[in-house]
Amino acid sequence: MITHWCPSSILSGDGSTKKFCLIVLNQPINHVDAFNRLWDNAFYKFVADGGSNRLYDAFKHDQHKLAQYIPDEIRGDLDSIRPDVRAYYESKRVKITKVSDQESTDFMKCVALLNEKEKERGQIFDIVATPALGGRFDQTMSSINTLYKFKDQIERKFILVSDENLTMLLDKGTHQIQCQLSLEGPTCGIMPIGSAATLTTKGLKWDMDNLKCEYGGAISTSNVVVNDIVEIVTDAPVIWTIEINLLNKPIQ
Ligand SMILES: Nc1ncnc2c1ncn2[C@@H]1O[C@H](COP(=O)(O)OP(=O)(O)OP(=O)(O)O)[C@@H](O)[C@H]1O
Ligand SMILES: Cc1ncc(C[n+]2csc(CCO)c2C)c(N)n1
Repeated sequence: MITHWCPSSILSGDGSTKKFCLIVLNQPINHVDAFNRLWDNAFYKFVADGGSNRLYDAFKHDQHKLAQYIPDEIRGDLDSIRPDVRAYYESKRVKITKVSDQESTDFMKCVALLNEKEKERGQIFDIVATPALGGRFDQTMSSINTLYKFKDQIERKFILVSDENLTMLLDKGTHQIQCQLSLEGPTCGIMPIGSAATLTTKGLKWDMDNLKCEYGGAISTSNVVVNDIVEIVTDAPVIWTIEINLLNKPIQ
């Protein structure tokens, strides 16, 4: 079985884009163009606790714009949302729900919220979380761990979007990644986080042929996509990351 990917479709929003759930995390929203594309292409928009401050701060200079970015729900332990931000979204009738357990991150609490919605609708959604990675290293590794937690749910794709990258987990098996080089690349990496992986690839400048990759040994960073389709065969889960290439690209 081949798993097909087109991660940048979450940015292009072309006809093939399956609607996904966008989860806004608590990191600065620096690339408003990319954020705007994700927002427009999302079906559900959930905000993890202090992510609401970031959403508010990104658009507060323009009340009209601010009012265009109204999420479906804000969820978390609510120790980070500011009172002024809470008052604003309450005035917009956004549901704000507190879940206090100290075992899961506010990111995971939003994933649990999606699971509730999915049960109601009888439908599974892909998940896109942003701004993910960067900031605190424990949170960054926790976000990568979230990808690992969902690796067996093959019916959904899970993509982390940071200022510079689209990042996802490729489970063991064969993957075909369609790259839209106008939106992403060419720089990419394949990281065997969690365990060693033996990799065979096609479509990269530095292709691998049954190369054992592991931390402490070889890993593939600063690699380059040279073909629209990249094929990766791996015997263990690996993290794929590709740079976002949206500079000076007008919104379609
Ligand atoms: N400094 C950070 N660096 C990277 N990611 C972060 C950081 N802070 C928060 N996040 C992400 O945003 C989500 C929402 O953050 P929140 O506002 O609740 O901060 P927090 O209380 O420190 O996070 P948590 O309660 O989940 O540990 C977190 O679950 C995490 O995924
Ligand atoms: C082994 C272990 N390590 C750390 C935490 C702490 N923790 C993990 S997620 C979370 C929620 C943050 O809002 C907190 C406090 C734990 N529970 N178990």
